[in-house]
Amino acid sequence: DSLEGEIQAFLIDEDQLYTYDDLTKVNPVTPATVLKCLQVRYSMKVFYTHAGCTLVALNPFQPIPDLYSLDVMKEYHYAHQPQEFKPHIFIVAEEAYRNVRGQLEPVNQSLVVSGESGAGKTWTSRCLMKYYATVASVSVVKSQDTVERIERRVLDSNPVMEAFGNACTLRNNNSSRFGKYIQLQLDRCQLLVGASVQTYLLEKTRVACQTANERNFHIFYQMMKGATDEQRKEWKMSHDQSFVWLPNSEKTIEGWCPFFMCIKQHILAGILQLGNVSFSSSADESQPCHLDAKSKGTGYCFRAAELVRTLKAGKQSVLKPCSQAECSVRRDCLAKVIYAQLFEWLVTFINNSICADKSTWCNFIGVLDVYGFECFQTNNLEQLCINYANEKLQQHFVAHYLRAQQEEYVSEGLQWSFVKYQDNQSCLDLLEGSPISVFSLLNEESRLNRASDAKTFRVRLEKELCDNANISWDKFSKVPHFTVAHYAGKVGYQIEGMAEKNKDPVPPELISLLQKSNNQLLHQIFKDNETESQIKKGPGKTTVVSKFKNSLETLMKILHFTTPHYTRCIKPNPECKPLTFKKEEVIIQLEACGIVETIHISAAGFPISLSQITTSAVQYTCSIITVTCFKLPAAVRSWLVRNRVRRWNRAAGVIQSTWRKWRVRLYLNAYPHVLNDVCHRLPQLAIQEGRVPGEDQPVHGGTRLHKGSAQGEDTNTFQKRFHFVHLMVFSFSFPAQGSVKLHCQRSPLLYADRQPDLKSDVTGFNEILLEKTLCLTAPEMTKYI
Ligand SMILES: Nc1ncnc2c1ncn2[C@@H]1O[C@H](COP(=O)(O)OP(=O)(O)OP(=O)(O)O)[C@@H](O)[C@H]1O
Repeated sequence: DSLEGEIQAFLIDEDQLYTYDDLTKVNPVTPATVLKCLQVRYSMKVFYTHAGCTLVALNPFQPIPDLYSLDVMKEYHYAHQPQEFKPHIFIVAEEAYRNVRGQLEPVNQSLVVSGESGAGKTWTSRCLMKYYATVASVSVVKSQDTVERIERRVLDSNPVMEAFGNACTLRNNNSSRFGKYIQLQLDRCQLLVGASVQTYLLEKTRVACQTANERNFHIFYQMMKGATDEQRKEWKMSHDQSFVWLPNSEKTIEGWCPFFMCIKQHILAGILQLGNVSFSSSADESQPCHLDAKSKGTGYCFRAAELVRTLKAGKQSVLKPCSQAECSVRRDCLAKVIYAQLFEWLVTFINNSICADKSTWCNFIGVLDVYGFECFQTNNLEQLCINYANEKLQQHFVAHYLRAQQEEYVSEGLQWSFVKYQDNQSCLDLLEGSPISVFSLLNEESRLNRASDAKTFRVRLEKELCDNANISWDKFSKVPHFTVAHYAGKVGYQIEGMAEKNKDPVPPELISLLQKSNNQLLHQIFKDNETESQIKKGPGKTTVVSKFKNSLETLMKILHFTTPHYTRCIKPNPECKPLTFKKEEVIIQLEACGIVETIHISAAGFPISLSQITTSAVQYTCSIITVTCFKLPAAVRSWLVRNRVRRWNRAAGVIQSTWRKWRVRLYLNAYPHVLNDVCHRLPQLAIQEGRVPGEDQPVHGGTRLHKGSAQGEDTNTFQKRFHFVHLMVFSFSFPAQGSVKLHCQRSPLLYADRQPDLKSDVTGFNEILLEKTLCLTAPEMTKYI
């Protein structure tokens, strides 16, 4: 009841809720309060909000003028303290950039952008890339020529990749059907000198099978839209020919600017033609089925007629006829394998043209844009892989931030009550664990030399995995399935077809057919590749999940050795309507990414790291300040801890006991964002009632100080408006090169309860508790600063 009361009391100030630019200031932190703040901000067209270490980005679904302009970029880039500015994706970008500049270990950075389909991941990644292409531009020092070559190339590779890898789906008109990690390479002066792209799990089934009301990859439409009569003729297409694999071509994709490339469209045209190939069964089963009359003469890059026979198992290469159904499967398989290889070729091509020579770059900032958690009516292997990737990323987030932070507090001997976060290890054990897991069983099933039987496989899964609480079965379901309790929710996976998809079989004779193609590029991409080695190893050896697991492991290693920054994109409504916020949709997403837990931990922990305090602190040594620094060396840190520097830390609970009677005000000079932060936190300190010494009027119980603390308010105004008892001052000065002097002063009023008659005097510190000079080596110094 009391929590409910607190929530209501908080929400009552609706018109103030938009001022919460960091959700850690929300009090109390509950899904309801967090949601309301985001909603109010969204209605005020404020789309970015900090949530402790994470940036929450709400999709406006319409271009917002001047939100990403060059001037705004510059503002954030040249700001002394970008954190003082309104939350923005450029803060994340700049922070990562400054980390590289400061050479703070780990120097390389990863910007992890997550969210569900249509939430704005690709948009955000593009913004980040544009930011670096601008602020880390070589143009200042080198010729215009270089700019064209590097930044432009990196940026221009985006639409090309999107043309091949994105498609219009029910949830997003420009949905990325692959995951990517873009590594932006920086030289010694932190200038962008190159980039490389690693892609993950292209949804190649889309080439040959598009869900109702969805489309194929953009490139096919772009190609046909721009095709001249001559080209059509060359591609053996009649003027009014329609294509089975080109559904919804009349649909215009807003905001998507088609462009036409003279890349090897022959192959793409061939794929479209292949989609129109159909078969009719032969009366005599010993004979191959026929190509339908209208299909003859199509598929000119390879001979469609060869689809109708398959290699007989055994040593002798004898071709045996295929059934009509087999022929269709082989046709689709051919299209998928060609498209997937073509995509890979394209990525390599792009990488070759944008990747800098290893000797020229020394650090990187990586941008990870991966598909969000998926749960459809029917889910199969694709969703299993995608959701597995999300489990891995969530684990990384939990391990890196939530767990690490809590453990650090404990190791420092701080009073700390653990915030319970959802550890998804048991779900990962279920999916990928050893020796028995969903993946191991699925791989076994796929490697069997027979067609998989869904019912038998389901029984096997149940038998082997019944001990894991994350898997369950709906006994009444007619179709064989299993349900996994992911951190983001339960998902039911259909078993039918899963093992076959996992095999991803490519009949060897189809590969040799492609190798014989007279199309140069086809010939080249099938000449010496994985597909060939797969044939040598035999089908089913390299399964989809084992390949995906390997590539994810590599990615996780990269993430592990870089400093991560998280951005959670939120889709405010499923219809992609501009400026429309549907609470039910948003709350599901907030819960799915555990944002409330994140806020809890960030709010209770140290809000400011020393890395945000710069030498400018020296100029303000006479101001009152309570700062928490968690990047200090252990000795200093434990001193700070012993002296209860965290006294305004809600979780440490020190204030409640020592300062219950007093209304306390803490502020950090010169940093309005911190000032605000402190003010916003005050209600959380449970400083309920009290008197300011020398004042007759009692201070209102439970007054919400944050009400009055306008953003950016300067220290003086603030001082005039509030009486306060000040606590401690920490300041740093830099008396000599290579040394930092830490001053810790305590105001008399720190002992106000023992010496109640002391007058409050903001600047008159009478006690210097510590004055310590630390001699530092240059790298240490950089670290501290
Ligand atoms: N900050 C923004 N400002 C304006 N429009 C935006 C913004 N972010 C996203 N959008 C709009 O939302 C659409 C969907 O965003 P985007 O394609 O980035 O989603 P996504 O999360 O990458 O989806 P998917 O996983 O399907 O690829 C964009 O095409 C764009 O129109």
